[in-house]
Amino acid sequence: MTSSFSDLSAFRALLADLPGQDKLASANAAARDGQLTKPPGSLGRLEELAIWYRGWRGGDRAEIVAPQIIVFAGNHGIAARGVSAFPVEVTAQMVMNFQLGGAAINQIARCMGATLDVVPLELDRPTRDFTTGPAMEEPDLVAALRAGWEAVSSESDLLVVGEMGIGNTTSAAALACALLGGAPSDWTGRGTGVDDAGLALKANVVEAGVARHGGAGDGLEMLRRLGGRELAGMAGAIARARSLRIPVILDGFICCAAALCLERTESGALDHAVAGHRSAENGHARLLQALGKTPLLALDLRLGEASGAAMAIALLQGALACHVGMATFAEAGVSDA
Ligand SMILES: O=C(O)c1ccc[n+]([C@@H]2O[C@H](COP(=O)([O-])O)[C@@H](O)[C@H]2O)c1
Ligand SMILES: Cc1cc2nc[nH]c2cc1C
Repeated sequence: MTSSFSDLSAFRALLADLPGQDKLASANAAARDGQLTKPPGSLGRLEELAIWYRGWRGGDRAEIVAPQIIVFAGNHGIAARGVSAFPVEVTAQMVMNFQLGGAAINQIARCMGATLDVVPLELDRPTRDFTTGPAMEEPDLVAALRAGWEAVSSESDLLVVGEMGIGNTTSAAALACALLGGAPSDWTGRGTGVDDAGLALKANVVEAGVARHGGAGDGLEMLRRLGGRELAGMAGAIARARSLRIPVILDGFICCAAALCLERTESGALDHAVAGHRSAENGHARLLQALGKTPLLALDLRLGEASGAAMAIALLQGALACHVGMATFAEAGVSDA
């Protein structure tokens, strides 16, 4: 269950054999929730979150004391087409900034008491421009999935994944369009801030990519053809978390596009994941709807680097603190309804 994989068929086999919820833990959590000193349902989604978390962790594990954030970085051949407001060098420069503690995610991680790992994936070797061929060959995809799989600590009790990669909103839009249908413009947004001409160019690039690769295979095959290393890293980490029964908070548009590739390969592969936030990027709300996930936060963030998901760590911690720490009606001598 926890061993790694050396080819794509072995990864597919792992996806087909992911563990489900601990039904007893979930039932015990629901029973406890019903006895706590509050009108039934009055903690709203916090109640669902606590029950969901306990179901995935299993046993009586009900605390978040070791949250792990992983930011994967990759470069995209498609960036040379002028689809981003920033130059490709920024990916490596931001990796350095993460390592020196100067990015937004460093500050949020510290506030949340989370560890932060930064995983640059062959930044000097961008993926291929997907309008001219598949973004990755199979060994590249497998290596990036493995990097994600191996980055997850078995000691973690919550995983947040995010990314950094100039050009990756174009890749994410192409994946969403290829896997979910609709018009390229439904999925194309301004990313780091392209103008109207840039937005039109992006939609054309997405259209060309989908025309070339759409319908050629399942979610993993689309990830290979239209994705990128940091998207594959996130997908590998999300799958590994499931194998370790570690619940996951998904970040913005790119993270959710990577997650979609898993879901479209193996239905239910994201049942251990919640959506941390709804990004301002065009297409994210639609993508969340397709995944059946209601975001915990909607703060108009469009930064990526796991920032929105990391902000949502506090919500899960709060939900579990109530679930564990509150007195029952019987303990507190409060009259039940
Ligand atoms: O998370 C999001 O929804 C999100 C939305 C817009 C931009 N980003 C970040 O911006 C970068 C991609 O934007 P772009 O314009 O280069 O495609 C990449 O590093 C992402 O982390 C992230
Ligand atoms: C500066 C900058 C920081 C980022 N963090 C995540 N994506 C980013 C994109 C840019 C351009």
